[in-house]
Amino acid sequence: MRAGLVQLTSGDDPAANLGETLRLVREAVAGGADFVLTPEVTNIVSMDRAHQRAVLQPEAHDPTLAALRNEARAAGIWLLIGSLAVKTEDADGRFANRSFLISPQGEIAARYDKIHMFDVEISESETYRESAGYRPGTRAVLAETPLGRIGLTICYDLRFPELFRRLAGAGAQIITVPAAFSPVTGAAHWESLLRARAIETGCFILAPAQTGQHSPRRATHGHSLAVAPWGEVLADAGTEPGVTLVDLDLADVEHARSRVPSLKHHREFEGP
Ligand SMILES: O=C(O)CNC(=O)[C@H](CS)NC(=O)CCC(=O)C(=O)O
Repeated sequence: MRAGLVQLTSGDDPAANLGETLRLVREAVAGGADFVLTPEVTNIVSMDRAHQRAVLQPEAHDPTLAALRNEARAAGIWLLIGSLAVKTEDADGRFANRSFLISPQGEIAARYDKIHMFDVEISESETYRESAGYRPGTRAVLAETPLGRIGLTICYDLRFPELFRRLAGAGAQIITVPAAFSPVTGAAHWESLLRARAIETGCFILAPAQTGQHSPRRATHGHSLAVAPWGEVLADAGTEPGVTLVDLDLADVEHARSRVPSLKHHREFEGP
């Protein structure tokens, strides 16, 4: 399997972001990818809730979702839309931060709402309160596909190893971590956490990322990463938007797990 990680600098205009996403998805397909992945909030990076409310759509009317479903069908590929910000029917007006796994027939094979909300004060000048805008999901999702069993997570979920452990225990071979990581925490933690999750789960980790300066007050870390089940970094996309191709052999999952069968050594225990 050849995966294509799409790295974007999405801005606040969903139509412009879609244009750039289509261009890079096509580049990945031209490079032979049969599984293409886009980052968290592919359709919009904006800190302005009123603007988001004005331009975002519910899933059923989202133009990015419709166009990318068509694209997956036309190209005959599997496509993870890392996430879209979509309107929900909640009375409080919060959006969902939702990943979509699209089949080569253009069908939605799986959807996953980000469970863990990034409500974090990194410094006085840099704070995030994701739960003010987004409604958290409540369910882990594992998709059975001809490419393999794929577990879906998003960004800050990366810091919750119990989610990854559950996905691996349920049979995941690949775990996706589309992201819009902050520059400060990205430099400190991104690669270490992704490699740790790969090693702990014996899964391939595919992490397509937002990168660069999205607006005067919002930047992201970039460095879309593919990590093998033994922990090696197979590809690092650096900080420019673009496509990174990587070949995966799922036999490496079994090989890593047979060398260190820690998943099989899980034990229940008493204590704090
Ligand atoms: O609000 C949006 O536009 C889309 N959502 C995000 O960008 C989210 C919430 S602000 N970012 C993260 O989860 C970064 C996590 C992170 O950086 C860490 O865990 O250190």
